[in-house]
Amino acid sequence: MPTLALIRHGQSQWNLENRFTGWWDADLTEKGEAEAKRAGELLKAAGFEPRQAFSSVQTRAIRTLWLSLTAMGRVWLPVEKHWRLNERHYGGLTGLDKKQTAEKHGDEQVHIWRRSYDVPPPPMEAGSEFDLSKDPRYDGVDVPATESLKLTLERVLPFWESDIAPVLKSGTDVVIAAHGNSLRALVKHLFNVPDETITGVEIPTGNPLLIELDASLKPTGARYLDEARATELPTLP
Ligand SMILES: O=C(O)[C@H](O)COP(=O)(O)O
Repeated sequence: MPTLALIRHGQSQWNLENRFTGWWDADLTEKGEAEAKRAGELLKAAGFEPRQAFSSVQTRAIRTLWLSLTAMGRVWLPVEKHWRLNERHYGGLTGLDKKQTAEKHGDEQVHIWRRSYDVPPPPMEAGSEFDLSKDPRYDGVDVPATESLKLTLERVLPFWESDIAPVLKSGTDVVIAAHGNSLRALVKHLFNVPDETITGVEIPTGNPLLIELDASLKPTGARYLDEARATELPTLP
């Protein structure tokens, strides 16, 4: 039966600065690089031997994957990068300080923007310095102006179905390096988490989540490899 490892990228510069990041291409900090390396060491120690890797097209996830694979001695793995694994687009909040935004709009509103299932943050304004629609990596992509977790799941799923699920169904173990919210979306789908409770699911940076799947890709077991930094997992479906 296949095993899937999900790795949220290590700490980014904007995680450190507590800024809404989304599609902005913040790089890893030194701490983030160390987390990524440690993720690979933990996966190796767990005896995990993936044959295929996936990441978003964002630098922090790509470098997390690379540093983890280096630690695992598996930089030779085939890697597929796709924008559909990108972080949820944070719209008009991109670049803002999370604490200052809570002081301005209230904790409750900011919690809704950050954790509700279907309320997107306000859209990014045209001409914003954080607009990435002209970035060459998004040629031919309709870059969103904002995304809720629901919209994120709706664009992650087609890629899961077309490119990742068939690999797992062939019995191949897979590692995915992506982001807090694109991975929350995937966890919601895999564990069949109700809309109301996905708000409570948090994915720590650089802590590999190892998920055992059955032949129909239903999780039969799941654990974080760094137990000291584990968060609560949804119940098995
Ligand atoms: O995009 C971001 O700012 C972070 O990667 C995730 O942010 P969140 O914790 O507000 O979902």
